[in-house]
Amino acid sequence: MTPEDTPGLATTGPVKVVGAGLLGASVGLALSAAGVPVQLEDASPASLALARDMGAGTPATLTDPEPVLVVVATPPDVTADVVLAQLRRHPRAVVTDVASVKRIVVDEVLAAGPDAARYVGSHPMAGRERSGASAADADLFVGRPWVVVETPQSLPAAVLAVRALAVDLGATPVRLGADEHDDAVALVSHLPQLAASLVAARLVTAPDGALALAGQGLRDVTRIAASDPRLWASILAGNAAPVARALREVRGDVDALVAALDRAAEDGPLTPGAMAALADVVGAGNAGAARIPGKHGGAPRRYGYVSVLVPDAPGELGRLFSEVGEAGVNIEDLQLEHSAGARAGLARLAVLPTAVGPLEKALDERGWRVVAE
Ligand SMILES: NC(=O)c1ccc[n+]([C@@H]2O[C@H](COP(=O)([O-])OP(=O)(O)OC[C@H]3O[C@@H](n4cnc5c(N)ncnc54)[C@H](O)[C@@H]3O)[C@@H](O)[C@H]2O)c1
Ligand SMILES: O=C(O)C(=O)C[C@]1(C(=O)O)C=C[C@@H](O)C=C1
Repeated sequence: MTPEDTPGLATTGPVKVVGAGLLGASVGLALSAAGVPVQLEDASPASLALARDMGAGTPATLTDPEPVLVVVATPPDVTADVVLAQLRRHPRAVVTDVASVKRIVVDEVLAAGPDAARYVGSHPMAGRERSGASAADADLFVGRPWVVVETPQSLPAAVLAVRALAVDLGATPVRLGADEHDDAVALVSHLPQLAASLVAARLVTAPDGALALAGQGLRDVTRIAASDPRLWASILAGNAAPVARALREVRGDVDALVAALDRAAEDGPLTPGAMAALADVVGAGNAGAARIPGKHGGAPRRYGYVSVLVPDAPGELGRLFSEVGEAGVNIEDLQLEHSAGARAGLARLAVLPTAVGPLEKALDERGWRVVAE
């Protein structure tokens, strides 16, 4: 985002961001790029310096002008305490947090008394499997839902300020209660994280020969297995009951699946009932996945993708990058897939959706082998 892209933000600032990691620095980058002054604070001096160097804002000082809005982007287990400290330190500021769980934070803040009127909880449904400011992105929130959790005490002006922040960063505010939010994310965020972690954990002792066969399916299912264990322990423990409920339901499905597989293993694959039980599980997955917005015909996804075969030779990847540049296309993100023993790798380039067609044509003309997505 640049100031020209974002005329007339409703958020005027100064905005203070406490916790200058992935989320905090992404907020800081987007606001700073739009000309809003951002004050940064972090318990770790190194994380603070990194966020500053990335352009997410300037470290807060005692002589700073009072912030109009404080965004707390610390791990969930410390979030309520940090919110309360910021409410006390800035007696006129609206304070929000972006923690992935809401009930535990809201309850602790409400218990603190009248200051809670200036607090509104929130949770941008945007992130990634890497932590820290070095993974931050000013466009992280563009096109994403941003849950806004007002409490019975929240001032209307405070709710408006948090909704405005979400809109200013390109997100869509979604009003939910704390419990509704926690139940929903148990299913759409916390369960997927555990599924990825559980599948990836099976690979720890897998033979090298098996791992060499890994294809895109395994990579798709395990991307978020790279997430930060400390952060996720705090998220999962903070939403324990809804996550346990969701996992129990999965356990029921897994038990039925194992029973069908045991029957097929003992009595042969065509034993009565086994085939239907297995197909039902995959079919139910088809039906569930088809309901994910953006995946199968819902809202547009953020980037389009162009996959290109890259010969396994020195300089080839560099040549690809410079020819993409010559075609006038910016690479927004990149995945490289390389199978052991293969003489070519697959580069999956994330680009703006409008650039996909022209880039495929330009690369094709230059002799690259473009692979259908
Ligand atoms: N990672 C995601 O995909 C994602 C997405 C949406 C929301 N969230 C939520 O955003 C929050 C931040 O997550 P993140 O991914 O940016 O984590 P992160 O580890 O990248 O950043 C957290 C930062 O908070 C700092 N910090 C920790 N305790 C502090 C304290 N007491 N005072 C000041 N600073 C402190 C850390 O030093 C670190 O720099 C979490 O509550 C998380 O649940 C994360
Ligand atoms: O895309 C990812 O890497 C994420 O996991 C982001 C994700 C999610 O589950 O959607 C993870 C946790 C957050 O609280 C919000 C967003």
